[in-house]
Amino acid sequence: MKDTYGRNIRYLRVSVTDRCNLRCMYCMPEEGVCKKTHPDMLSLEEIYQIIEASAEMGFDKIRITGGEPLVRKNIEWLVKKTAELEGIKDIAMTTNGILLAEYAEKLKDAGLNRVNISLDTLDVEKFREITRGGDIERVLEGIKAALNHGLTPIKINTVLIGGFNDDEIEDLAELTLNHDIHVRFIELMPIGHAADWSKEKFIPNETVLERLENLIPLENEDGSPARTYKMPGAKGTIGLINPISQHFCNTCNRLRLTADGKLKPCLHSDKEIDVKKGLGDKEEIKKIIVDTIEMKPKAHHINDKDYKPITRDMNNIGG
Ligand SMILES: Nc1nc2c(ncn2[C@@H]2O[C@H](COP(=O)(O)OP(=O)(O)OP(=O)(O)O)[C@@H](O)[C@H]2O)c(=O)[nH]1
Ligand SMILES: C[S@@+](CC[C@H](N)C(=O)[O-])C[C@H]1O[C@@H](n2cnc3c(N)ncnc32)[C@H](O)[C@@H]1O
Ligand code: SF4
Ligand code: SF4
Repeated sequence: MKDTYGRNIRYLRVSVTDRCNLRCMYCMPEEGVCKKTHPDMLSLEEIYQIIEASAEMGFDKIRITGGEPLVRKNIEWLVKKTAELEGIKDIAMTTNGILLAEYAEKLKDAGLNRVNISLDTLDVEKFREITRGGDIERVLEGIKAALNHGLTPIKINTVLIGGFNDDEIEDLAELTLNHDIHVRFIELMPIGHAADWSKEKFIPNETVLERLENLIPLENEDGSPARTYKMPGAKGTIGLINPISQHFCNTCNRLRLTADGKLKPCLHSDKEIDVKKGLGDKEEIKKIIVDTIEMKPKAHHINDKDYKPITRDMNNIGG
């Protein structure tokens, strides 16, 4: 369905939990999330009802995200049911990779096409620092398992953090030389409790272009926010996701569903509609989806002088 600005909205990002087994400094508070009472969070069956309604409205790309989607019990059931829906062309997951070695085969069998895996550094200690305790070895095992089980193309998501990982741009980019993986540098967005920290550490992705010489521009993938390049002779690609310096709102094609049942027209807006009231009535869910699409703003306002970052943390929305 087209929105007010003529954009075709066909991509639903589904956050299946706000919990996580890591605590990335830019994403969620150290103490984690307060345990929501069960009725606040959607069951997998309820999430499926919303995905099914969206598929009937022409949504053809579904992303399962979180928090960490692999901490949600029985997540492969949702993947399987979604993959069986007519019209769904792409079903992907964004994960921190910690549990991926364990889940890759099950997810592939359930019908997941591919995974995007977050990895901000290649250094064991720096990884522990930014994730507040994570073990990078498990992520590397997860990436290998995803490759072995064909959850491809594999995209590595690296949030660029000034003074933390900008010294690793070349090393991360070189992963694409010998492996068919896609490394994407993402500009740090000011959001939730870490908004001020993120503003301080922000560096534009222009830095990547300055540091990696001879990058060859490629055609961008349909429906993805990344601008795509290749190092000469590389097997994989480099992507730049520039939500701040060169936002891609004019091609925005997505809605977000939060784990507590809110549909969001835009990542950077506090506006949301409670979809729980439509559960059990597919036509009502479709009406709520239409209302959310009609609320989509033309663009975010992060660069406005008086912009106030939204209050939800990223783990609450799914990225
Ligand atoms: N501002 C903004 N950032 C987004 C949007 N969609 C994704 N991102 C950010 O882009 C980064 C990568 O997101 P992913 O979850 O891997 O999803 P994706 O980039 O749509 O995935 P592909 O379909 O594989 O290109 C994360 O930091 C997201 O927060 C969006 O609509 N607006
Ligand atoms: C919120 S996480 C959820 C999925 C999973 N736990 C993971 O980390 O991949 C989704 C994506 O959002 C990115 N992200 C989180 N906070 C961000 C921020 N402040 N700015 C830019 N990207 C962010 C993460 O790096 C990750 O790639
Ligand atoms: S970015 Fe992903 S892995 Fe890191 S804290 Fe947020 S939800 Fe967890
Ligand atoms: S900031 Fe909002 S309008 Fe812009 S691309 Fe992201 S979700 Fe779409």
